[in-house]
Amino acid sequence: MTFTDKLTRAVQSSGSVLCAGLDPDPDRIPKPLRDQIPDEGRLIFEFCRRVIEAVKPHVCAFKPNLAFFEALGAPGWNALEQVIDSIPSNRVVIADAKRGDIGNTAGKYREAFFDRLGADAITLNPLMGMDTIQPFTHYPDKAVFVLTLTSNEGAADFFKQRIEGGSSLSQYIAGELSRYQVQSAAHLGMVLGATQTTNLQPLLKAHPNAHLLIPGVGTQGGSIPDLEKVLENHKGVPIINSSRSILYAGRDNEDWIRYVTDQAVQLKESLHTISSRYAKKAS
Ligand SMILES: O=c1ccn([C@@H]2O[C@H](COP(=O)(O)O)[C@@H](O)[C@H]2O)c(=O)[nH]1
Repeated sequence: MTFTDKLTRAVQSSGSVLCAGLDPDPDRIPKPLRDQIPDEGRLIFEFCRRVIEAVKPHVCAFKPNLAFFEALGAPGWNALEQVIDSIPSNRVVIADAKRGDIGNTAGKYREAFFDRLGADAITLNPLMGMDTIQPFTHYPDKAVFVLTLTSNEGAADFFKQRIEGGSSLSQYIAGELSRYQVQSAAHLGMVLGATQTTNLQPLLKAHPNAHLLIPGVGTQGGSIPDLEKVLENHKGVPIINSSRSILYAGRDNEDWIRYVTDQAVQLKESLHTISSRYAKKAS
C-alpha cells in the first residue's frame, strides 16, 4: 500500500485529519500516573500507550517527537520502539526527527526510522540540500515531511528570507520538492506552521499535491478557521497536529485520560470542515 493510500484510509476510518503529537515530558505527565510508575522510560511509554488507546478513534496519525524520547537515553529509545509498536497499523506514524545530513549518514537515518522503527514518515530539515533527502525517497509506502515554513518566530530568520529572484526560501523549497516528486517513489510532503496561514498560499501553489504536516494548533495558537480558508483548494491531505493541548489536558486529575479524550474529540469537531473535505476526496 502506498503512503497516500494508508493516509487516505486513516482519514476515512477516523473521519479526521487530526494528528496527536506524542511529546511525553515526565515532569508534565499526570501525577497519579507518575506516582504509580517511578521509572521514567516505563512512565513515558505507559503514558503514550494510554493516550494512543484513548484518542485513536479520533485521529488519522500519531507524531512522536524524538527529542522527548532521546532525552532519556537508552530507556527513552526503548520506550519509543514500544510506543510505535502500540500504534494501530491503520494509523500513520510520523517520526518527528527533523534530520538532515550527507547522503551516507542520511542512509543510516533511513535505516533507523523506516527499517528499524517502522515509521511511515519522517520530518527532515532540508538546509543541507536535496542529496540529504534523496536516501529516503525510494519507497512508495513512505513519506518525508520537509520543513518548509515552520510555526516558530524564528521561521523569519531563514525560511521567510528573500533569495535571488525575489521568492522566499520557503517558496524555493516547496518548488524543489514538487520538481523532485516526479522522480521520487516516496511522497515528498511539507511541514507548514499553522501560525503562518497568511504566508501559505504561494507554498501550496508551488507544491499543489503535497500532503502537509501542520503543527501549531492548540498551545501555539494557530487558527483553524484561517487554515480552513487557505486549504480550501489544496489537493494533498493536511495532517493537523496538536501535542501539548491533548497530552496535558487532564493536568494532575485522577481521570486525566477523560480530559485527553475530550480534547481530541473537541479538536476533531473543530476540524470537521477540513476533515470531511478530505475524507470525501479519498472515497
Ligand atoms: O514548525 C514546526 C515543526 C514542528 N513542530 C513540532 O510540533 C509539535 C507541536 O507541539 P504543540 O504542543 O502542539 O505546540 C512539537 O513536537 C514541535 O516540536 C512545531 O511545533 N513547529
